[in-house]
Amino acid sequence: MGQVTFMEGGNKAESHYPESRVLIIMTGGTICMQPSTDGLIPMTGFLENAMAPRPSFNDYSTPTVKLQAYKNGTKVSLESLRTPPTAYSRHIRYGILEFQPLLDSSSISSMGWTEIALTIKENYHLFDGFVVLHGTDSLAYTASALSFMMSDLGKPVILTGSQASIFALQSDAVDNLLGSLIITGTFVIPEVCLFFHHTLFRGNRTTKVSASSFEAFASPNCDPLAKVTSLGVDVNWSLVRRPTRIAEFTVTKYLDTAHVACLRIFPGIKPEMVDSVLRVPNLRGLILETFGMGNAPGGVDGSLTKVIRDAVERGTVVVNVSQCTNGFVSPLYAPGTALGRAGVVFGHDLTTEAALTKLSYLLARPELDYQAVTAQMAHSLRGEMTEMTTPSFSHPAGSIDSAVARLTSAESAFTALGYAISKGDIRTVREILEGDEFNHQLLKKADYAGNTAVHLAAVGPEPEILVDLLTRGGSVHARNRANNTPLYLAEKMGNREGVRLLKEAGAHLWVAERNSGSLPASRSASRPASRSGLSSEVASVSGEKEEYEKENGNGEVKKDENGRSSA
Ligand SMILES: NC(=O)C[C@H](N)C(=O)O
Repeated sequence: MGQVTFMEGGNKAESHYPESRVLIIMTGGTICMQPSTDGLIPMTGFLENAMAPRPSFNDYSTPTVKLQAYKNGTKVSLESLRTPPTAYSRHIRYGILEFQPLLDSSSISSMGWTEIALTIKENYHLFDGFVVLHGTDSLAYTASALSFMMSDLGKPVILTGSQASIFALQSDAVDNLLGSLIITGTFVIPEVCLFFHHTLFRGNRTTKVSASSFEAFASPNCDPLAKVTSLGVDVNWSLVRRPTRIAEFTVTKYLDTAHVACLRIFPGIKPEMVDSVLRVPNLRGLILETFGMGNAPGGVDGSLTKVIRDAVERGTVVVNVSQCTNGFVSPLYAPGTALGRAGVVFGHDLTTEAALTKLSYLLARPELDYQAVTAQMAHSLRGEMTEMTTPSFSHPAGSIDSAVARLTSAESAFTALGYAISKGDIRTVREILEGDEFNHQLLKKADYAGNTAVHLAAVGPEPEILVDLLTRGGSVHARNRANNTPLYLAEKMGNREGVRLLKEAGAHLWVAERNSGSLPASRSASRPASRSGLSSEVASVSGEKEEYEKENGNGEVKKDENGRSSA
């Protein structure tokens, strides 16, 4: 592994690096636009016209590889290309599904969001992650909407677009798209994100701040999840959300944007004007953009407060968000307190985009009554608002009396963790994993063969350890250097309980892995890794060396029908 040959002339490349597979979903936007007599309009054929001719998106490898995908329940075969090897020793192989018609994003609606979410759902098991190409005008709304529509997401979904067309001489399109592809194909960041101008944001924290600058988006109340620098991608793992329960990925199909409204308060606004908005037939929710920390004119018991109180009594959900880009609303001043007493929900540091789409999402769920909707509006569902709790961080070395837990570096703690996992020593595993920041690092860490703690637990003797790791946010989708997931290893080991748990948490095999025929019949779940002859790489943490049997016996790279390499 690791041999790359670039042929002279740049039109052929051979590489033994593994490939990640990413599905690009093209919805439209400036990125794919070309001039017409009616102004800029989106054009089809993005893969052939915009990506194939560019060496950063195409290593000109042969033979051509088709990727299987689904669109509206129908199987489709997609042309694919792959990037040259990235700094992370991988190729990103990708295909594109183009929506019909392609949109200027100012025309996106709940229907478009549903189409994107369902496309991701039906292709979820076929790709490592998804890049959604979209216009910038409503990108922050779409990113917010998708974050609520997708529950228990285990793979990256990165939205991007550009301020100038990819066909323009000077454009941000190549950087935005390439950065999104590489991050999606390299890191298991299980969130709906927005990537723009070298920065990865949590999607539901973003807002468009410039109509023309390449630095078009900001996330004023949440630090970026990652930054691209000349040294590579710097992921802020302590911010990345992680699963806290064992559940499969699901999608909510519909958002009720038809019965919500958004109103910006201004000095001198008439209560009658607010009242007439609140009396729009069948209106169920209003996002009120107030001054500063959540204040509106009218003071205590003013008539504006009264029309709002009346609406709340009629069952309308009124949510208070700030007009300020940065900061949060709180009932600190008398006008804010009056709104609170009138039954207004304080949206803390929600952006308007997140508040509107979150309310539309909650109102579309028939099982939620008024109380449940208002209660959920005040809490974070997908990291969209800062919870008002004081984070408690304790380093394990400070609180635990065991020798292994007194290890100070993440490196040695990971080794100790791997040892405890291979021995089935759940008590030590838990001791090592106590403490917020620290356990997060450990769950993202991998040994020299790329095995994470979840890989090790998947072939370890104690299923409870796997449960523990999964509920603390370990990913079932991480791949080791041989491109294998924990489920693949568990199947190969015949670890039935591990297979069951991983599948319950949303894990799946590629078609080629299922058909490879190399998965042996199930064996006892308690059989330790080191006895299986599975891989010295898996066994290595426990310090027991075994012969490493390559999956195909001869160590050659083989390609499945989707062109995925396996070593
Ligand atoms: N830069 C852009 O993509 C703007 C375009 N009007 C859109 O949102 O589709």
